[in-house]
Amino acid sequence: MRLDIISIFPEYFAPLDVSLIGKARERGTLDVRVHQLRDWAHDVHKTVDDTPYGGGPGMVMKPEVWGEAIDDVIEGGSPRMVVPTPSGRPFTQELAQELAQEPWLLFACGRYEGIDSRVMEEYSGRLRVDEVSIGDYVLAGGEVAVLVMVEAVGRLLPGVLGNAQSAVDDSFAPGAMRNLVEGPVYTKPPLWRGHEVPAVLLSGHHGNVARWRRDEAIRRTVRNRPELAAALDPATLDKHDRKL
Ligand SMILES: N#Cc1c(-c2ccc3ccn(Cc4ccncc4)c3c2)n[nH]c1N
Repeated sequence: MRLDIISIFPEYFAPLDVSLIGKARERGTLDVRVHQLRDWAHDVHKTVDDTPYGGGPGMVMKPEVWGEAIDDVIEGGSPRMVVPTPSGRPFTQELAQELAQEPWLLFACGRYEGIDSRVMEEYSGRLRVDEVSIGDYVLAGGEVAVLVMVEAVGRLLPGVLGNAQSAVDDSFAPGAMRNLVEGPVYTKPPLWRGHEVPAVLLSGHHGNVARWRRDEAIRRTVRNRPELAAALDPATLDKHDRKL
């Protein structure tokens, strides 16, 4: 998978040189290219923003600069374009799975009050353009959101996770974990400061362990994410004696 990221703060993406994503880049599974938007601003100050039409606070990113940058980066190709914005569709595990199937993603990182909407309008005619939000809170720009999405998507690519089963057991994963969050996890020692590991996990009985884990996942979902639990099959809740 090729990932292009356009930003006025390319240094935000240094974390993509380390850990799982860094190793995937070394192996060639991921080809990440970060671009400085100001390289396409031609005035002496490398200006990328201007005052908003209609008035109001803050500044808006100029369409001309974005248009030149995107045209140069895509070179007539057709990546799927992802634009982080507080007003976007929710970024979910399902969307991460969908994006992980794409051969080429282009992330446009806005700053200030956002990117002139005509940029998304222009490229929607040529590319699949998704305006996406990572949550109901406001950031200062799109860079952190892109880091979140790149990690969520990158870990789903073949060979990136040491154990492919991890992605299957993830919270929110399609299939058995749909609308569920994961239960608690434990490791050695069996006793720590008077806290014991649940005996079932030491029993070696795989069926009982699987049942316990699912029960704990449902218990935690009901407690922490009742809106997800509401989407669970009522039979699932009954079988695990869980009430909303
Ligand atoms: N994804 C995502 C986001 C963002 C986000 C993303 C891109 C930009 C570009 C600029 N801003 C600042 C801004 C813009 C408009 N209104 C208020 C602030 C951004 C915020 N905030 N919260 C999220 N969940």
